[in-house]
Amino acid sequence: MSSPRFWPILPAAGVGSRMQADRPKQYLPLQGRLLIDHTLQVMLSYPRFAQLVLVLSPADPYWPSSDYAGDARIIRADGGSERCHSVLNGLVALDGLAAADDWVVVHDVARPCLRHSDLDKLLGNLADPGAILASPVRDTMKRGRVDNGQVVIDHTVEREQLWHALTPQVFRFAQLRQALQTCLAQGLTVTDEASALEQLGLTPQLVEGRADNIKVTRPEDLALASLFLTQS
Ligand SMILES: Nc1ccn([C@@H]2O[C@H](COP(=O)(O)OP(=O)(O)OP(=O)(O)O)[C@@H](O)[C@H]2O)c(=O)n1
Ligand SMILES: C[C@](O)(CO)[C@H](O)COP(=O)(O)O
Repeated sequence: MSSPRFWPILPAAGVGSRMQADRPKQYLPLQGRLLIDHTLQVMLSYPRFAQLVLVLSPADPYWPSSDYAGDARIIRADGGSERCHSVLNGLVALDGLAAADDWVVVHDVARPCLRHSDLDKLLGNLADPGAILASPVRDTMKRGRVDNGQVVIDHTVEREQLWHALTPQVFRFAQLRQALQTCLAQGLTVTDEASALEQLGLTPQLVEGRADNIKVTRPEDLALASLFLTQS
């Protein structure tokens, strides 16, 4: 009985609206390379990953400028309207390649600062139903609400066991596909893969990862990512 394989899926079909740039953020320059190429380098240089699925917008005109445009290890899939649709399309692209109990490793291409040490932590002690990298909240957290057109504090959220969900998020190929399809059929456009498993009443493991595994989302995040990439 061969051990389950790992299949990375990289959602990279977003438009990056919050970045307010002239192109999708995954194609912005970062430390002399495209942001997307930093993430591809991290994933393709990890010894346990032989191939990966890259989910790109069908209308993406920038991909040919990537250093990895011709890389045979990359399986292409088309993005969808929301991140969850893109991830599902990435799963469908693995039909005939991935076994039901293989692990899919979903990682945002917008997170270029992922370290192999965190991949080792996440994949080293995997157990069903799967696991996600996460970072404990450091600040006091407030729930806001709008009152007379102003955002005010509704209440303070208990910080104990409050985590930032990061990526990669790792689940069995067949179970994640089924869970996502069920959510979408119910009109639930989940914002991460773990949410789809939670809808089934399952409790994926939280594996503490580095807080510098940031998702480049807003303009100020690019300088942060650049700093983090220079650190050993
Ligand atoms: N329809 C979508 C939307 C997002 N993503 C990807 O999912 C990751 C996380 O999404 P996010 O940070 O929200 O990226 P965008 O959707 O591009 O950003 P915004 O919400 O600011 O437009 C990114 O790598 C993005 O490319 C995707 O593959 N398909
Ligand atoms: C998957 C994720 O990065 C976990 O925090 C996050 O949910 C992505 O959300 P986005 O709105 O698509 O950036």
